[in-house]
Amino acid sequence: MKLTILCVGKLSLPFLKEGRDEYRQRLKRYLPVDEIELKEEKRGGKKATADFVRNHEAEALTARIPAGSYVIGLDEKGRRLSSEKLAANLERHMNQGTANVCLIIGGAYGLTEALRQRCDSLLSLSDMTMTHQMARMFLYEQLYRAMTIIRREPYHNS
Ligand SMILES: C[S@@+](CC[C@H](N)C(=O)[O-])C[C@H]1O[C@@H](n2cnc3c(N)ncnc32)[C@H](O)[C@@H]1O
Repeated sequence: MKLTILCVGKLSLPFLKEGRDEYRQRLKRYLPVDEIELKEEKRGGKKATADFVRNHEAEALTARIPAGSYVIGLDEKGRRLSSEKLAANLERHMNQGTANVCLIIGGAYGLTEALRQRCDSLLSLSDMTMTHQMARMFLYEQLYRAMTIIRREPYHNS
């Protein structure tokens, strides 16, 4: 199985980029990881309301979902899972032969309702709102943690 992290915007904050790089490298020891970063829609022009930006980014994200993926949208109103449950879900996909799990992180204005509907499930990392850059780093750490749980390695000490 492969993972695709599909997201909007670059990691501009060095401490988050460093964290992402660290956990992405660790995660890649277990399975292939592809990261697709789309350009952030600018809010400069008259037409560029929050809805305009959200809709454009959602269309661009939807177009880049790899065919045949199981799609998980990252959304603060999504389902809260323990790390063990996330690991169990990923393990089930690995055992079922799912070719790709695509995890989508929205831009500054989040996902549209249409994109939420397109997702097979919605995952919340917390009830609190994070920046998309923070959500990306936290997601990588949780995916890495999930792999160590699946392999019964000592990183997840519980
Ligand atoms: C700044 S947030 C968008 C907030 C926006 N008001 C909304 O309603 O989604 C940018 C992106 O980061 C991710 N994100 C932020 N906080 C999250 C959380 N607690 N759980 C899961 N994803 C989160 C989501 O993918 C979200 O689309």
